[in-house]
Amino acid sequence: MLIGVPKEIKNHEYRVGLTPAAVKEFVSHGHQVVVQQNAGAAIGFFDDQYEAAGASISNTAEKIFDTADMIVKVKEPQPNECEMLSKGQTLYTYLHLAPDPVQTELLVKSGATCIAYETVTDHTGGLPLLAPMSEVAGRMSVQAGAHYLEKAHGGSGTLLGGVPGVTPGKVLVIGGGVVGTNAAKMALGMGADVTILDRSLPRLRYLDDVFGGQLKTVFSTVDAIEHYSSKADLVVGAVLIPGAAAPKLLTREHIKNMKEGSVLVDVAIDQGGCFETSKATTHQDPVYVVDGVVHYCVANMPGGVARTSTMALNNATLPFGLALANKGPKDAMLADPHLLNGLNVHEGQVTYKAVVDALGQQLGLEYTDARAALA
Ligand SMILES: NC(=O)C1=CN([C@@H]2O[C@H](COP(=O)(O)OP(=O)(O)OC[C@H]3O[C@@H](n4cnc5c(N)ncnc54)[C@H](O)[C@@H]3O)[C@@H](O)[C@H]2O)C=CC1
Ligand SMILES: CC(=O)C(=O)O
Ligand SMILES: [Mg+2]
Repeated sequence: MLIGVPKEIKNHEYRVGLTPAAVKEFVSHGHQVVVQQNAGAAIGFFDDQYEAAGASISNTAEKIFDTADMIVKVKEPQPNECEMLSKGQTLYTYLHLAPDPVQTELLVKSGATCIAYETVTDHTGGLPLLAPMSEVAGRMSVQAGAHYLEKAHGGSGTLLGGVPGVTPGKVLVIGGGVVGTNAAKMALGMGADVTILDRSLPRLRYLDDVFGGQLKTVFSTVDAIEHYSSKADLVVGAVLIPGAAAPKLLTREHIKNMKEGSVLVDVAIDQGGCFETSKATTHQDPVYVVDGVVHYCVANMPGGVARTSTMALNNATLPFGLALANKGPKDAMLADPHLLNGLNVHEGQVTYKAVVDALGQQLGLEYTDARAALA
């Protein structure tokens, strides 16, 4: 199979779909790989390293989209990329379709087979291709929050760790999954006073076992969100209902009741965000203020530490990518229900239920079972 790796074009997105080491794996399995010129150069993966790994270099994205059987990317395709996809071609990348009618419509129209990293599952019920970027974004969320709490960056002038004689800042993490756990780890490491909310009791038990008395765990209710957000210096939004638009848990009213200069980091923004006032921002222009509260809503946070993120992402995507290339996409998905869960769109049919629940009415889409769509 010919695998194509275009350069990412989203704002300040320096990650790349395949590292040179990953290219070497595909080539050693008998595949050909074409990488766009300078696709990884910004993070130290240079064209000569790709060539040494066995790839050829193409100077335009168009040539890659024209010829490749499978496109491997990081971020959701931008409109001009969607327009270059065609029937018979496989797209393997993050998609986040539920909050994105424009992309959904374009992918349906393209006829391509579109596999979303974020909905591939594993035998524990986890999301193995989302997890590494959630680890990164969770850790970054506290770093970003601490930065914007500084007075010169618009915050209240609160140091999360406090100092001897002054109480630490209060961090509220909503959602105790991978993002939330990593955010809690960093915030506790800084010495902050951390509370985590989740509506899954098994998850709260796990967090209590791992962190002990250092971390306060609270069952997630409207009342708990109202109470803890009004006291918080930093709130991290980290909820997920896989594949679905994020629930708006923190309302405008809650935000009005927050302290002046407190900071919200909505990591769930790639699924539409879990705060009522969230709108996606970029690394170039990451924050805005509503009711005196700083909002950080960067939809591709791991792109900010693109070298670490690219290596972490490739560790997770490579085994499934090799299965797709070695068996062919259809047989690979039919052989592995977890990979099949990644299929969101196939030849104009939407095969992921939560996407149809979010957008079906608006776009006139119907749900088709993934196995039936491939048959
Ligand atoms: N902005 C960015 O750059 C990035 C965003 N993300 C996003 O972060 C979000 C979280 O991802 P993960 O931590 O990997 O998901 P996860 O599935 O590991 O955790 C989500 C948690 O939210 C909890 N939850 C669901 N509804 C809730 C409610 N009403 N109240 C409290 N908790 C609730 C679930 O029980 C679960 O523990 C996703 O939307 C993901 O796409 C991930 C990586 C990068
Ligand atoms: C998960 C995601 O959207 C990202 O890593 O950018
Ligand atoms: Mg206020």
